Amino acid sequence: MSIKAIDFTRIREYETQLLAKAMPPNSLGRLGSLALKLALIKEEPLDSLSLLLFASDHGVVEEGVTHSPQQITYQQCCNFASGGGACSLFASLNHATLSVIDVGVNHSFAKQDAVVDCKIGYGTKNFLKGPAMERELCLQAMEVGRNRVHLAVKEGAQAIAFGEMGVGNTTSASAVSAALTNLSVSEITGKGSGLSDTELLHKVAVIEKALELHPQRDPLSVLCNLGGYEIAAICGGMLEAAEASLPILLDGFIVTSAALVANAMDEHLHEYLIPCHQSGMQGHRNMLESLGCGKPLLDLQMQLGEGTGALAAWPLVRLASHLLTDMTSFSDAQVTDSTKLLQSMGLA
Ligand SMILES: O=C(O)c1ccc[n+]([C@@H]2O[C@H](COP(=O)([O-])O)[C@@H](O)[C@H]2O)c1
Ligand SMILES: Cc1cc2nc[nH]c2cc1C
Repeated sequence: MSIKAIDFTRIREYETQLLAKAMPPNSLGRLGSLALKLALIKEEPLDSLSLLLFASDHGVVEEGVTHSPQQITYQQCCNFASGGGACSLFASLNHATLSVIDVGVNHSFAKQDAVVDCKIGYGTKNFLKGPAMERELCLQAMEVGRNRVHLAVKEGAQAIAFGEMGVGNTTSASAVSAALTNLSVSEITGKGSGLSDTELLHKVAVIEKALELHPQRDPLSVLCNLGGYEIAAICGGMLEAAEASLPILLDGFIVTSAALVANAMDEHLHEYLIPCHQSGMQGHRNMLESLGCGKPLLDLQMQLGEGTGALAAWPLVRLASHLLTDMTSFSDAQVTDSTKLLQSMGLA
């Protein structure tokens, strides 16, 4: 199946509907533009959001590209699933469903951890020593993403957000993004969890070496060679969501790298993305520009991941999605449309 291209000619019809609402033209600014974009994707008010958080470990951590010890990945998964993380708090306050899904964490979770078991592996391989994932396993991770989206939709999700947890995954995300865009590694590599300037230079050198070692540039090879199980699952999930014409709330740096892969697999993917926030992580702006999905809604200097940027923007997305359907027009509300009146008097 492929993604249906959005029919942008319909925007006129929605613009007319928005102009008829009982308010001065364009007075809701970017919220109005968001309403039009959402209507183009799906003409329905959005009330239920499902956040699918995929977790994995990364073999490249042995190159010293992060300060965080690897066990934080599994510890945080348990914390999120038991309601303790920022993502859990934001999801619960927003009445969004959060699923914490293990696709590649280097740990065996117990049943009582409440982490969904979709394990494909115990972390990727160090991509300086070979491909991060075998092709078959990478495809399996993409399929997990697809299946979880399918399930979320069956359970009533009207919009989907993706989150991630994975110590070292900013290195994979930068590598994947550099391989798929014409952006240089240093332009899209940041300090992640607090590297020094010298350590950042080392991280850049590791990624540059990996790009030389893995010269293939087709999206599946890039994903297998340089990506991660969570990035692959998000990529598959995004393709599934867009095929089902669902709006996808785009989170930060790592999730955006998965979107770059998905968009290279199907060029219409980006039409379904709602860029929720500008991550504080160096290079995210360039990645969003390269995707061509417009200006992000928020710029709060957040760089936590976990889907928190998408969850922070969800109330705005929900508001915008109700404008065309639920707000009264000038005629319904019996309010004089001053613009039309002035036009008819030849004054505007
Ligand atoms: O989403 C972002 O913009 C973002 C930016 C920087 C870091 N993170 C989070 O930080 C973790 C990876 O950081 P690092 O430095 O170990 O590569 C991973 O769990 C991500 O969720 C997330
Ligand atoms: C503590 C911690 C929490 C996180 N949440 C997402 N990535 C993270 C990385 C660390 C290190």
